[in-house]
Amino acid sequence: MTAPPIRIEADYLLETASDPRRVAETMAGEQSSGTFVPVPGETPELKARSAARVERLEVLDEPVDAPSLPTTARVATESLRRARVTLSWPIENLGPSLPNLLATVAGNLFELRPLTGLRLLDIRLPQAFAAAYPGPRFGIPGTRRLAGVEGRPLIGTIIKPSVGFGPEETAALVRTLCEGGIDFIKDDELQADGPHCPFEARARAVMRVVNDHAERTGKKVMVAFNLTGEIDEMRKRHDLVRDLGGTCIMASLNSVGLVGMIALARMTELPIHAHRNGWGYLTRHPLLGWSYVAWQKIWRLAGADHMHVNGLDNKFAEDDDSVVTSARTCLTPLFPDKPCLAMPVFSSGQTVRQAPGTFAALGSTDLIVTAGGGIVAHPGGPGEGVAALRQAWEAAVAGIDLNAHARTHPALARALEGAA
Ligand SMILES: O=C(O)[C@H](O)COP(=O)(O)O
Ligand SMILES: [Mg+2]
Repeated sequence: MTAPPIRIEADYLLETASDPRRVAETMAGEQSSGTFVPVPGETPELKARSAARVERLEVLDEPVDAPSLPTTARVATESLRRARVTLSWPIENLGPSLPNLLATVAGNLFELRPLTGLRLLDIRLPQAFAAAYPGPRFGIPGTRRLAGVEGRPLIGTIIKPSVGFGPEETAALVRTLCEGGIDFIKDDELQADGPHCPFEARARAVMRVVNDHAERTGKKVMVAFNLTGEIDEMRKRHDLVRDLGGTCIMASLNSVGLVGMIALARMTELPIHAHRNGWGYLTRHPLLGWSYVAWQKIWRLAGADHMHVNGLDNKFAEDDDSVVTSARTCLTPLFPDKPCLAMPVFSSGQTVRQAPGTFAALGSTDLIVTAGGGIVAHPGGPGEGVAALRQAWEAAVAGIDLNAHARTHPALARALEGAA
């Protein structure tokens, strides 16, 4: 990979009916030393020291029929154009600080009036950021070691129903899943510490089952307990999971926020399973918000070990190419001497059916598959659901056709017959 840049760099897709170069200059000005009017202190020396620069600008050919976003500016539709632009900032403006990076590369500029579209496509960070943050403490090798799984994906599921079970019912499902041979189980993001299923009681009940299974079989199933909450609550919950012998914690990134995630990552002794629920509001409009390529870099550097990337043929609105790009980007180094690789988590409407396509597209077994409905709704029950997903992935990795494999693997055959 190429050496990290000296300045902070960000690539955007912008849309405007004004001159794209002038708009890019406005973005650079607003996000550094300038404002809507010249101010006396913004001397040439100060600008040389602190101003953001337009490094590259490429106006795209594609016609734009209507403004993508509303604005109070008068928009001459026939002048609408899109452009790719790269801005850069001196790191001295903010230092290697992720929270302040957000204000710089993803702050007020999304609402600048001349823009009728703005999407952050990618960011590149100077080396000082690598030194300032832990990155994933466990990543792929640490996760594999704790889960005892090498050379194949981690076969996982989500407790379903997402909410409604109390601690003992949750533990009973975990027992069935352990007996079925599961590698990984996660709480749903909707289940954290409600009075119906308090975190502590759930963790104790589940870990009793997990530890008992580990003593009998030697296999400790990795359970990602959703400890999302305030920072002191997360610390307490983390310590409880660790003390109970648990091997993973989970946090909802958009709920705990960047500062919560950084605090968690600085103190964790367990891998962090990062759930991206809410991602849709940051990305779904193609001319607004973030591309995952840019967004996931921030969370990996902050310390996420597992990053959700959706899944092929998912229940959401994202297409497969975008999912595969997201998964690959988690497996692409951030810095030459600090790769910060996170394990991509395929989740959302996943069943046995997506295994061959997922493996073919990713070309790696370094992933976690979590199939909630895809395992728990198996006609033979969750235990058989685990067996079916395992068999599907065995077939996928070995290059055996799923239906051919199903002829000698009844759990897979039943999964292929039904919805799951
Ligand atoms: O938290 C998740 O990843 C989702 O709840 C996925 O659930 P599903 O596998 O049933 O779609
Ligand atoms: Mg969920």
